[in-house]
Amino acid sequence: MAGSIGVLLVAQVMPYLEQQLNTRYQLFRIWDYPQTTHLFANHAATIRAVVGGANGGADAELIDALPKLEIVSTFSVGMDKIDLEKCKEKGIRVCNTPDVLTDEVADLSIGLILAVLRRICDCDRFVRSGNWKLGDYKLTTKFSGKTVGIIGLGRIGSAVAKRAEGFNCSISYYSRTEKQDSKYKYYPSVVELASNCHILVVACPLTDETHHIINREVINALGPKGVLINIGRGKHVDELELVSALLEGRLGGAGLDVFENEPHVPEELFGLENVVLLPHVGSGTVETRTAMADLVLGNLEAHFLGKPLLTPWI
Ligand SMILES: O=CC(=O)O
Repeated sequence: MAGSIGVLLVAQVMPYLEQQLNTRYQLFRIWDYPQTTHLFANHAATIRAVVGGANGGADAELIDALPKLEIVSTFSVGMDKIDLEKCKEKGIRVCNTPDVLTDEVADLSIGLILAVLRRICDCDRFVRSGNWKLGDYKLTTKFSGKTVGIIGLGRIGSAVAKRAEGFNCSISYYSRTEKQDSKYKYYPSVVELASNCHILVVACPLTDETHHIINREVINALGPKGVLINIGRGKHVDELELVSALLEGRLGGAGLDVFENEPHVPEELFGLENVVLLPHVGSGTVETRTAMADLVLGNLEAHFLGKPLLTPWI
């Protein structure tokens, strides 16, 4: 019976997940249908699930084109590519992959902070280019003891805070509402948070409210000694403003795992030693991506067996 259930894959996922989906279901890959009208005309009646990821989900148009859609299971913690309102309206279940990637993304956030402050990537280039033979590398900036501001004190934000505490950092945060059970200092605005920290980490979900939450005012408040770390989504940051601030020296540095128009990265940043650029790999280890894949599969299996979802959002 499972083999007759149609699943539409709308984002590139790890081969293990694609193979498992292919074994268990009748799998359609959206990229095999340059004309989606053909896909919908021939298979809309079969497709009961959509599997997405950080770079592809289910917008209103796709949802409307799939009248038999029951569940969207995304291979990501972020659900910004899914029209959640529409899913609610239509009674479509939605699930993501929380918890299993929290440590990984928080670890990488600390890696980015150290890489920017201690210029790890630039030091590596210095050695490889042979420049060391001409003299020592210049002095960099200490991380331990700095003030870390976190936007969004959810699972990932809290895991970053815990790790930064291990570096004797003082932690402050911004979120829509103050967390009554948090020991960290709360600022009711992002500008206030940015004015009062050395390192600002974006760790909130991308929503209409958090789109461009890092704007010119926030960047200027962070200032020429401040560092921005983005492990959320590219659209959290007004990228044009970020690039000009970095080029003009109004911001001290940036560690970026995500960009507004991936895989395109502003080339003006390529020559800057105070910027570390990663290709959206926050959760990108074998261990974590496998655990995420198992959650996607587990949620689909539970749904089609009529059991409770493992990580239900809706
Ligand atoms: O970006 C990755 C995710 O949302 O899991």
